[in-house]
Amino acid sequence: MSVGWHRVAFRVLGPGGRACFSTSSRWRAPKPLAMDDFTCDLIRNFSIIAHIDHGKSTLADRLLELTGTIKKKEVGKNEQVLDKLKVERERGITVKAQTASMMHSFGGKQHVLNLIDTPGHVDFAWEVSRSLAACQGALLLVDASQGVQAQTISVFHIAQERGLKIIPVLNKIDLPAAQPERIAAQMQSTFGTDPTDIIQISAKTGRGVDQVLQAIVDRIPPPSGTTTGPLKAFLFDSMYDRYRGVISLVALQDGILKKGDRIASCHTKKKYEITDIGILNPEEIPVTSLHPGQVGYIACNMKESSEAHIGDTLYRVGAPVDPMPGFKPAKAMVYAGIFPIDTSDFPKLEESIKRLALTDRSVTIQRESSTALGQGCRLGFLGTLHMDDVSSSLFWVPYKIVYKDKEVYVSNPTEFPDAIDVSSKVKEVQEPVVKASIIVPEEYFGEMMDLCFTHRAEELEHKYLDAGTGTESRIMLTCVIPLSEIVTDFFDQLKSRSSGFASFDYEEAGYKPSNLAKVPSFPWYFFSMANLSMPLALVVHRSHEDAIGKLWVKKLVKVIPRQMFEVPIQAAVGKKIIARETLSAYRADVTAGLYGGHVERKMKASKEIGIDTLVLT
Ligand SMILES: Nc1nc2c(ncn2[C@@H]2O[C@H](COP(=O)(O)OP(=O)(O)OP(=O)(O)O)[C@@H](O)[C@H]2O)c(=O)[nH]1
Repeated sequence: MSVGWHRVAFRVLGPGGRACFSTSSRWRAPKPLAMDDFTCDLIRNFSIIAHIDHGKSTLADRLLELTGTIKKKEVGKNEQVLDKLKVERERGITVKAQTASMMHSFGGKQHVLNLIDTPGHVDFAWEVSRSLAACQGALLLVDASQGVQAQTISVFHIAQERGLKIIPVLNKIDLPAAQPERIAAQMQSTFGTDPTDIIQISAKTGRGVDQVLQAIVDRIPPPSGTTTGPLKAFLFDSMYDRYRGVISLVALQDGILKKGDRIASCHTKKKYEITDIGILNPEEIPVTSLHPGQVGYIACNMKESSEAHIGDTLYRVGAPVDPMPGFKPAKAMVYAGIFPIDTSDFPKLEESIKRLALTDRSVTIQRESSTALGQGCRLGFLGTLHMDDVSSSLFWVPYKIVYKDKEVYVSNPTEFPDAIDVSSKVKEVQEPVVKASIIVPEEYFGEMMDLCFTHRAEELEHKYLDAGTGTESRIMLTCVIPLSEIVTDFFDQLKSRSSGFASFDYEEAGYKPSNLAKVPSFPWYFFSMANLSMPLALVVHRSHEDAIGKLWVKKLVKVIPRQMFEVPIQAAVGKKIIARETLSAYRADVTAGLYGGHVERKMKASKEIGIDTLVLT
């Protein structure tokens, strides 16, 4: 959506109650809104943090309605506004943010309540922490029937570490299965929440939501900042507009930001000029300026999403400031190589991948050239969620190779050393690990322990969440587990082995030495047939090498076209053959297999083994 002509459908009042904007049936250019009078004491910046499906979007909608930001909808037809906005904007903008500024009068004074969206998935833990850095408080929303879940705990910890004022809210109390007392006790034992602080609501019916609004103003401290200090703006989110490029969401710390201002990024030192500035209400409303404590959007001719570094600090050109503490650029933790089936399709593949990276800052791309697979791309993702849409090749985590004189991170199998022994230059190999937490009903505890063990989990600990309540109990299991173990089938197994009752979350926990081996000589014949000189390679933990080797050769036997002669297919670690199958020679009806359907079946089979883009014929 471009600013310019759009239907003015909101009523926004200035602090004195004067109308700055009124509903109009005509199309007209919105006059920039003056925000000067909204001083810090009249501003509250907050987030809603919750486990998936606990009602974050529904509560956001009720708050928008209650403040008159959007029109009230009939209960039951509660299509979510902020979600809908997202879909609508997808035509021009890829919006991940659901940030909105609401105006509401408390004690006769107009306040601005900035609801700041946080990504709703574990992969974005770091980004959650960054968006919470723009807030002074958070509504911790818990479903009164489901209770505390794994993600509730992780977001609580992030909010607590940031020193935010946390307002505990129990949602869905209208549900027959709701057990507010029990869940309140759970929150007390898990977070130390005082049950009298908990606000009980139904975001669906609107019951209790007015108390939430009041608590935001009463309990959350206002932001601080001065208009006289050098300009300091905190970049906490971004979205992409086809016409204007990157739109950044900023929280102003100090100084005043206006259209035409020249700003620079502390991280990249790149300079920009502000071409558009405004607030989200939840649609864009241009403003004359943004003041300390305020939250809004800016467009500044930033061309690629990767330029907007979440957590970056922006300053006025010529007046550098110290960046906000704790900034680190988002780092890909899972990699996948993608190669086109038909090598001539590479430009098309690269073009579409580049478009993806333009709009999604969490995907990084590198060109990759492989004698085996031709030209391709290596994509880096923040975590597992991002790969849902990519039915691609092998997933790969960045390993750390500790040499005698240096440490090197490798995100590509070809860079992994062939032989790792003490006599070589490599001292050790380390792999990334995560701290995982799983919450399950007690009856699935054994299954979950087994799942963790088979995925090389260590440091397993557990505790009962409902200790002493005498009810059916749930257990929280924590462990340290290699990232490579959870990027494949871990989620699926977790869900199926707990009948869908387990919730899971993880956070990065550094690197640990590991006994890994490269399985390089994937079947020699396979490569020689395809006239390849570079083998595919896998890195596996030694404890899995036999099983994985067997699995791969079994799958490859189904995929590789048969020849006029028998072809042995084998996997090897070093010189040791760990698995072997034989691909039999063609019989009389040899040509039957070469027609379309057969090739497609092979492609399908190759998808299963994760090399769907490999040239097979
Ligand atoms: N009965 C009842 N249902 C609710 C209530 N609040 C939300 N829901 C329903 O719960 C489901 C999830 O609500 P959402 O608001 O989409 O939850 P969310 O936390 O935004 O979900 P994600 O965006 O996936 O994180 C929807 O079907 C809502 O209609 C409530 O107070 N009572």
